Amino acid sequence: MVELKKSGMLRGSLSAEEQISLISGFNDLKLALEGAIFVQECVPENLELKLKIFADLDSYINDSAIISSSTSCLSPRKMFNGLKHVKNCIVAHPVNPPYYVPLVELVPHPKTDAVTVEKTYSLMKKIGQSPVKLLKETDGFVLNRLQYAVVSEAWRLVQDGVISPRDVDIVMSEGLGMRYAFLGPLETAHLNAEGFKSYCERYGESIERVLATFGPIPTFSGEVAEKIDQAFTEDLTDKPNQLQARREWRDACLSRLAKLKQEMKKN
Ligand SMILES: NC(=O)C1=CN([C@@H]2O[C@H](COP(=O)(O)OP(=O)(O)OC[C@H]3O[C@@H](n4cnc5c(N)ncnc54)[C@H](O)[C@@H]3O)[C@@H](O)[C@H]2O)C=CC1
Ligand SMILES: O=C(O)[C@@H](O)C(=O)[C@H](O)[C@@H](O)CO
Repeated sequence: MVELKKSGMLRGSLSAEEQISLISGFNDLKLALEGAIFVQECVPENLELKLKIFADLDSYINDSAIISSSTSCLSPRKMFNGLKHVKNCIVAHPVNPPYYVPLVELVPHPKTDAVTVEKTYSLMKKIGQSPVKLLKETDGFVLNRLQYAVVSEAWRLVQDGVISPRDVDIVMSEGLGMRYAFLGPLETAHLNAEGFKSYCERYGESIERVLATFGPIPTFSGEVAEKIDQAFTEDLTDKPNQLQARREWRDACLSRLAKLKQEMKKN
């Protein structure tokens, strides 16, 4: 709870009994679980480690508590299969940095109770997050499938010498990202024509033609990775802690965008 408060994840107010226990170490497990109704696991993306944590939680947790994993894309089936409390288990995948980006993907195990999904959904809303419900698991869930589609095409465009790493990022930040900060890709398309069906009539053939040119899955290493890394490092080398400074600038932007989005929701 304290760690979550410090991280700013608890935007909303939780009543005393709605304790969230952030489990990141075995030593406080039993204490942290007393009376806990919701446990958010946040250990590194390592299936073996998570399985150990869930096995321990499964033996301590009370029957009404929810066990939730922050995993980016590990399968709920692989993580929760065989647990006594599997019906109380769910993935609640946050987005970096979670204290400014409110999306949380709720991904059930096939045996997750509907009540578990609804309780997790309402708790996430209560603490100011924006949860979405996946109706079934898929590798990478939704955020990372969309993110990796964009990252892989950005990689290919740089690899094929079409555009520089910095300019492909400007295409997103000064182009698509301006709209995607407020509208998703489907509603953006819907508004770009006289509705989504009209968009398909107008642009469907072109979209299919362009998609047919998409290259193979890149191997994320080697000289292209080097070129991209260099592009985002070159003009910051004289700045100490340049990555952290850039993250702080990112967070300042996200904080102001979050405020603007809140204001726009009121209009
Ligand atoms: N970092 C991010 O932006 C995001 C991370 N995630 C997911 O959240 C989970 C955690 O990721 P990060 O916060 O980046 O990891 P991290 O490495 O920054 O933090 C992991 C936490 O687990 C603790 N820990 C490490 N080994 C442990 C062990 N053997 N037993 C108990 N606790 C241990 C560490 O002390 C630390 O507090 C991963 O599953 C990741 O995929 C999901 C979305 C975004
Ligand atoms: O913000 C993100 O991208 C996260 O939600 C993640 O899932 C991971 O950090 C991911 O990007 C790494 O694959």
